[in-house]
Amino acid sequence: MYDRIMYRNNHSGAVLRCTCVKPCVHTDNCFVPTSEIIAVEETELNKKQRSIGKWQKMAKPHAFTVYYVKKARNHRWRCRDVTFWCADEILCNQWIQALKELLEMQTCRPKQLLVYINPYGGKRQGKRIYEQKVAPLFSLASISTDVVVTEHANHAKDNLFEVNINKYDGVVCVGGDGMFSEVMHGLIGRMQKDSGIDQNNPKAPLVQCNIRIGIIPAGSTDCVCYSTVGISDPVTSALHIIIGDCQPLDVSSVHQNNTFLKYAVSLLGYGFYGDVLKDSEKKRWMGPMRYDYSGFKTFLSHHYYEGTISFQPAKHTLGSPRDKDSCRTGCYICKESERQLAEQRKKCGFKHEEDEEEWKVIKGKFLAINVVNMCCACPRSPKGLSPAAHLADGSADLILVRKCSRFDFLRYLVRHTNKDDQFDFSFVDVYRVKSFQFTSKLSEDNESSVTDIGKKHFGQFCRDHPACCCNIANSTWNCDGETLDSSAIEVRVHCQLMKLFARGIEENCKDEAAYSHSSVEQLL
Ligand SMILES: CCCCCCCCCCCCC/C=C/[C@@H](O)[C@H](CO)NC(=O)CCCCCCCCCCCCCCC
Ligand SMILES: Nc1ncnc2c1ncn2[C@@H]1O[C@H](COP(=O)(O)OP(=O)(O)OP(=O)(O)O)[C@@H](O)[C@H]1O
Ligand SMILES: [Ca+2]
Repeated sequence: MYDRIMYRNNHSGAVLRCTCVKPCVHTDNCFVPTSEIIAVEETELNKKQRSIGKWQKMAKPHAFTVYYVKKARNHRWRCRDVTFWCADEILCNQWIQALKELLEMQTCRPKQLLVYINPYGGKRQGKRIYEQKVAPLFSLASISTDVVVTEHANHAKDNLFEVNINKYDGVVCVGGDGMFSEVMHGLIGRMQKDSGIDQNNPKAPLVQCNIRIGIIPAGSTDCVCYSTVGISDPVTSALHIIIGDCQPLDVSSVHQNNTFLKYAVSLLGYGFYGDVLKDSEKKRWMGPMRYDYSGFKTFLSHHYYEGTISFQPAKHTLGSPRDKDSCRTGCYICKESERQLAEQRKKCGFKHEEDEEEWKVIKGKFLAINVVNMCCACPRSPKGLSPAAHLADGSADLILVRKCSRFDFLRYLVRHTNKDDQFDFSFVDVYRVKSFQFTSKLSEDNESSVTDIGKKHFGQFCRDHPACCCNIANSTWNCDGETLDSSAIEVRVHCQLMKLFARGIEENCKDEAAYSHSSVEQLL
C-alpha cells in the first residue's frame, strides 16, 4: 500500500500527502533525518499499482521509495519504506538524485565490510540470521561484503592477522560475546603488531583500533551487543552498522608475570561467574540453557575463595558506581574521558605516563569478584551487573561479593533481575578502578611454603570443615565468556581502545524519535 503521494503543485515545489486508508500515525509529522535513511530506489510500478484510484488519472506515474529507520519500542529498530508518486519523470529523477547525493555525504557509513559468521554460536542460527535478516539490508544499502563462515575456534582471529585490513570500513561478527572477543583480539592484536607494540608488556601504550566492529547477535548471552545497543536484535544491529554509528569502548588487558593473557570488554569474573562458565562449557550442547543449569548448580555449591585484591581507584572519571544515572547515548562522562585522553595524547604522545597513584589492598573471602567494563546488561539481567558503569570512561567497576549465606546471595542475584539496588548489601562492595590485581590465597600459600604440597592431594574441599564451602582449589576467571587458566592476574583499563558500530543505549523517549535539521521534510 502506498502511503504517500508526491505531485507538483501549480507553483514550483512538491507536496507530500498521505493516502493511508487507516488512521495514520506517521503522516504529517513524520520526520526522517537523512542520517537515518537506509536507501533510495526508483520504484517500478506494476499494472495493479497503476490502476489504484487516483493514479489512473496520471498518464504515466513515476515513483521512488525511501527506506528508513523506524524506531520501535525497547530500542528495536526496523526498516520501513515510503513510496512517493509523481506525474513528472524529471522531477522524480531530481528527487532520487538529490536524496542519493545526501546519502553520499554520510561519510561515516561503511561501504565494504568483512563479515565473520560463527555457525555454532548460541542456538546455531548465525548463518540463517545473517542470510535472511542482515544480508538483504546490507545489499539494499549498497554495502559490499566479504563473508567468512568460521570452521573452527580462532579462525576469525587468525584470519584478521592475514587479510588486507585497509580494504575494509569495518568488521562484522555474527555470533555471541565469544565470537566478538575473537574478532576484537584479532583487530587489536593486528594493530599492535603493525605498530611494533609488545602486547606482553602490561604497561605498553596500546594503539587505538579505528576499524569499527559490528555485532550481529547470535550467541547465548550477547552482553556486549545488549549493553551497547539496548537490545539483542539482529535487524537493529544491522541498521546501526548501515547508518555508520560509532561507539568507543574501553578494553581491559589481562596479564600474568609479563605475559599477555587476554583482553576483556564485558565481564572478568572469579568465583561464581568463573565456576558457572567452567561447568557450562561441558554442557555446550544445551545451548543458551547451559548457563541456567550451571548457574543453579554453582549457586547450590556456594563456594567461596580467599585472596588478595589490589586496585587503583579511577579518580579521573566524573561518575561513581552508585550513580542513579546510567551511561546513555552521548554520555557526558564518557565525553569528558575522551577529552582527557586527547589532552594526554597531546602532552605525551602515545608514551605511557608513569602512574604513581596509590593502590588499595583488600584481603578476604569472596563468593564472587567481578570486574566489569560496561554495565553487562543482557536479556537475563536488563540493567546488568553494574547499572551505572560506563562504556568509554576509562574505568571498570570492581564488585566484591563477600562470603554470605546462600539466602543472601540469592537476594543479591535476584536484584539483577529487578529494579532494586544490588549494591545495597553489607556483604557487597563496589569500586570504580583503572587497574586491578588479584592473587588467590592458595597461590600465595604455595609461593610462601613449597612444602605445603600435601594440600593439593586433599581433594577439592577443606578437609577440616567439609560443610563450610571453603574451597582450597582455585576458581577460574571468566573473561568475556572464556576461561583463563591462571588465577593470579593483573588488569589495566585502556580508555576507548576500540570502536563499535553502535551509539550506546538511547534514552527511552518516544518523542526523541528522529528530528534533525537535515530532514527529508525540510527539503520540501
Ligand atoms: C533467581 C534468578 C537469579 C538470576 C540472576 C541472573 C544474573 C545474570 C547476570 C548475567 C551477567 C552476564 C554478564 C556477561 C557475561 C558474558 O561476558 C559472558 C559471555 O557471554 N557470559 C557468561 O559468562 C554467562 C553468565 C551467565 C550467568 C547466568 C547465571 C544464572 C544464575 C542462576 C542462579 C539460580 C539460582 C536459583 C536458586 C533457586
Ligand atoms: N566454526 C567454529 N567451530 C567451533 N567454535 C567456533 C567456531 N567459530 C567460532 N567458534 C568459537 O565459539 C565460541 C563461542 O561462540 P559465540 O560467542 O558465538 O557463542 P556463545 O558462546 O553461545 O555465546 P555467548 O558468548 O554470547 O555466551 C567463541 O569463543 C569462538 O571462538
Ligand atoms: Ca568503562
